[in-house]
Amino acid sequence: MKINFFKYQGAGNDFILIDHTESPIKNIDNELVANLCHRRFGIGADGLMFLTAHDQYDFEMHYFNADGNLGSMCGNGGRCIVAFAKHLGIINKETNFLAVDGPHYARISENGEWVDLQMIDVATIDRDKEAYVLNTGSPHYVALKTDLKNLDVFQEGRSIRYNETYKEKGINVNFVEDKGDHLFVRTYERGVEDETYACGTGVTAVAMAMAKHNEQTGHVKTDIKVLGGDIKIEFDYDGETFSNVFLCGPAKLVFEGEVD
Ligand SMILES: N[C@@H](CCC[C@H](N)C(=O)O)C(=O)O
Repeated sequence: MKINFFKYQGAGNDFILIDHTESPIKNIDNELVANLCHRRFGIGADGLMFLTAHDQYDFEMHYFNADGNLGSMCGNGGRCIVAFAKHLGIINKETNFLAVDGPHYARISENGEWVDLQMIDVATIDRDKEAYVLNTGSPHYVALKTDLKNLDVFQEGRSIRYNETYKEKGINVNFVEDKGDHLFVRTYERGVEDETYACGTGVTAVAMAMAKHNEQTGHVKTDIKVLGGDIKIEFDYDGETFSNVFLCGPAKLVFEGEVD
């Protein structure tokens, strides 16, 4: 069976995109997804998405993590599938599509390489000792650090993701350093089980946690640097709820191909 695929990346978070609108692949299972995402034996990616048709939305996004399991919301994946939908001619400058956490609005630049994606409102932030824990479509743990560039994100992230509190359901672990005019963020991702170059729901969670931490209310704009590039987050925060949340950043086609 031949599979046509497109490879996209959003700030270095990379994905395999498959158009499932016309000739859906049969017998999709976790093993097939994990094999396609494998960086030695497959195409290589942090996750894989199917774009399917929907009668009430422009399209529907189905996201799988690199380990082959169905994921929760992927923010950078959401931005990349919007760029993909434009590439396929399904949408033009704006879209309303459906993802696992509900409907999403997004707008896309003329050249199709920058996407502003609206994320879900968030009203609950918990604490785990000094860290913040919240769900921005996927579950996230946010810890403040100094000298983040020298942190062993794999070891420290993995030890939190697999501790007694989180090991059953898992969690994405974000470390943030406040650099004054921007935040520097590194993330250990559940489902990839490694550090990735960017995590969209992760940087959204970080910007929210830092607004709460710094008691910053009103319309909050945050510039974030990750290993794979720059991302911007905007939201309104009234001290309780984060609304009008936008995750903004690059979403680029890398190559397309066919695999057996
Ligand atoms: N890279 C993603 C997060 C994907 C979801 C996650 N790994 C999970 O299922 O926990 C993003 O950009 O948000």
